Amino acid sequence: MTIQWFPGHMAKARREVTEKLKLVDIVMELVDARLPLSSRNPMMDEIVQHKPRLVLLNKADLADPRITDQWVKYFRAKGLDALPINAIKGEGLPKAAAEAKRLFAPKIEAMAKKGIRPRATRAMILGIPNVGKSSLINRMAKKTIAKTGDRPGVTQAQQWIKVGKDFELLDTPGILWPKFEDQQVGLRLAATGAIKEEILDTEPVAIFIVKLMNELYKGVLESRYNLESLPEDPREAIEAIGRKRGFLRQGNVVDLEATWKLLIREFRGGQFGRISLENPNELKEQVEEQVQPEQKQVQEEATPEETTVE
Ligand SMILES: Nc1nc2c(ncn2[C@@H]2O[C@H](COP(=O)(O)OP(=O)(O)OP(=O)(O)O)[C@@H](O)[C@H]2O)c(=O)[nH]1
Repeated sequence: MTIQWFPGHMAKARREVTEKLKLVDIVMELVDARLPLSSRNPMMDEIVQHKPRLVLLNKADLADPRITDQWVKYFRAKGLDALPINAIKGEGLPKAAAEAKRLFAPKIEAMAKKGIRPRATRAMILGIPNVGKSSLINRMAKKTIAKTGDRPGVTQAQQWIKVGKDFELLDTPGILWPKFEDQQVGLRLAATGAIKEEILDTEPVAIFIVKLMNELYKGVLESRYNLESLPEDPREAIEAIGRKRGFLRQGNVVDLEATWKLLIREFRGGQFGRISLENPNELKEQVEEQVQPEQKQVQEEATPEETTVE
């Protein structure tokens, strides 16, 4: 699957994020709890640099809770504060705001010592497409006081959302590209919804889902589709599921396209249960690779013929 951002788009996204970063004290990095590595931007460390950062594992309601706990430990061991959240229901958000304030507290104290009046901690959300940035901002906005007015002194008018006491969130998120250089990463992102359906090649994604379920969550597809057993071969399994669901065309032929779409929709919607696609214990090597400098080159060398993900 060759899905990639245009290098020009990546540069623009990076520029926009860099501008926003100047306005905030801390970054709330949103990742998908089901695939916390593949849903991170590979250049995150380089882009954010020395700002305090809190990793929020969103959509935790869709991920395997046992594995999410391991991810939290994994990030903390790396020196990054991390918390699981559910941006739709608001679970974990008060804790996230409190944690963000805690991360910036030493700076506020230092300001107070210099005689500068303490002010609210300002944060921004940063993440790849579809990871839940808008949901998180909306949820935080709903819970609290209305937006404050434009802040004078910044070139571009920015709106801030007051969240509780002494905490403000920039009302527009920073969007960065995911990493695509690996086929498996692309499939994981596609399966979980980071890539728009319209530009998806649905067959390989559906096959990927069936293989994943057979490897990690045996028996789930069988019970979901009321089948005693499923063929080992993923294509045959898909055909059996389509037949069982009555997705048939003229001549009793299974409508494969409808079945692929069904599998993708149900997987994304959590109908197969809480599934994690990445486990920190199995992916140690990839984690190390993520911060290698050659990553930058791979991203910037993306060819313009490739499809763009907005
Ligand atoms: N189950 C579940 N779904 C979520 C959660 N957060 C967001 N979603 C869903 O994920 C999808 C994407 O959410 P958005 O908030 O639009 O994501 P975004 O990062 O702003 O997306 P872009 O605008 O494409 O950058 C929506 O269908 C949300 O309803 C969550 O915590 N749990």
